[in-house]
Amino acid sequence: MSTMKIQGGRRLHGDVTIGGAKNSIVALIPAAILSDTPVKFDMVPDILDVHNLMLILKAMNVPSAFADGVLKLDPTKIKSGRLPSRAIKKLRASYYFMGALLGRFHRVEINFPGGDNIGPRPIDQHIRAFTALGATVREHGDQIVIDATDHGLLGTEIEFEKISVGATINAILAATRATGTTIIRNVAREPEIVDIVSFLNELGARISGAGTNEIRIEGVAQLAAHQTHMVIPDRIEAGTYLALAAAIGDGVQINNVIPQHLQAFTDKLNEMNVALEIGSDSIMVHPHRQLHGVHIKTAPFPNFATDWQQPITPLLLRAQEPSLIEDTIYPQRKKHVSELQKMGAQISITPENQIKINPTAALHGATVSAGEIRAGASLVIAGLMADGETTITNTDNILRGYDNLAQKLTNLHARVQMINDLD
Ligand SMILES: CC(=O)N[C@H]1[C@@H](OP(=O)(O)OP(=O)(O)OC[C@H]2O[C@@H](n3ccc(=O)[nH]c3=O)[C@H](O)[C@@H]2O)O[C@H](CO)[C@@H](O)[C@@H]1O
Ligand SMILES: C=C(OP(=O)(O)O)C(=O)O
Repeated sequence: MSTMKIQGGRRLHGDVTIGGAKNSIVALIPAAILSDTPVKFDMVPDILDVHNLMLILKAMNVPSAFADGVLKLDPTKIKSGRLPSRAIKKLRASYYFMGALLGRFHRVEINFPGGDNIGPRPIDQHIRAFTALGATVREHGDQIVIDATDHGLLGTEIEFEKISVGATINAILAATRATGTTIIRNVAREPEIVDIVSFLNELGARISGAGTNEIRIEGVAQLAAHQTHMVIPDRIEAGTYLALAAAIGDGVQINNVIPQHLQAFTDKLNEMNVALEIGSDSIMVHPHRQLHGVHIKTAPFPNFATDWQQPITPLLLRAQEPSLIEDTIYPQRKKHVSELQKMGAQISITPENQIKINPTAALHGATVSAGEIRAGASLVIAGLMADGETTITNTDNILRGYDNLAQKLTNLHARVQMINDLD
């Protein structure tokens, strides 16, 4: 586990370029094993989730190489076999190998995934989709066996009871090479889902409706890559730097963004009175003005993402009035609250289970722990705002999804240092 040390209280300025989206690439890599040819991705973020997925690929006899944002992988000699449980447990998205291996081999035996500790994260909707496509699902302790070897996967109609990013993608992965047509209703509409579907269609899949609440998949027998797929920019990383820039920036330009993907976030910043200049693929954040408190309610795309609620929290401390956050996706996602309190933040949880953020004149450095990725991002911003030194432990949780974090902050003239502890 690594540790980050931050000397706070310095105003930041300059440019930052956003990397490829974590929540796209972590699904694109498993999706790539559906291809009968080698696959190449560009704009791949250098994050721990990618490195752990590469370890899982290796165990399947899928060699991969990653340099300068380009990831190449070759699934032509893929073997189904035992997957490394340690790597599987390091990230949530290892569950996409369920849909992908089921699509490729009609059978998968895998551990339950890991990922952020943000409250209960059931996978009943994923299982519902696999079962509807004709698989049987059995659980043995921490192992799940999904099997459709008797009759293969057959196109069907699925209606999710709950909107789920992961279940939508897993259903698509399983149905892409199934026999016949699958229609999936009440699906998630996140931009990362559109990215996965674009990639699969580039391979020859026949999927329509991504970005709406109904997806239609005509199963195909084979898939082959003919071009490099560019990963979309990470809207959550972009939101994190927007919040940081609004809180302590003296003019920060954020490059490589799709402003449409950020609209729920920039709408909130506008409501707060943050001065933004939104270009076609960049956003300039002008220096700090008097900010207003806001009420934020997280919900599926196109609404305010749950993954943004913790990164925006330190900025809300700067507002003149109290703010409230209600997370309808992960109501227990509050690992940052106790840590921010250690830094002097006037933040609490209301009896209605909302997070109340009161105006806080100053934060001070402290030793705090990154309980999960976005709680950690929130602490990085708070540490940069605080007077004195902040030590953030467990920063591997942050590095799961933030590309070149220390370098990007240093380029903005922050004083940060990553210390790699030997575990
Ligand atoms: C790798 C990845 O893309 N992770 C993202 C994905 O996680 P993930 O795909 O795990 O999240 P979901 O969209 O599935 O979860 C949304 C809600 O549905 C519930 N649920 C989900 C599946 C299921 O079978 N049953 C069920 O009840 C969850 O507990 C949660 O309350 O979307 C979340 C919500 O935008 C983000 O916070 C994560 O960053
Ligand atoms: C919750 C998140 O990630 P994961 O689903 O990969 O745990 C996140 O990216 O905020």
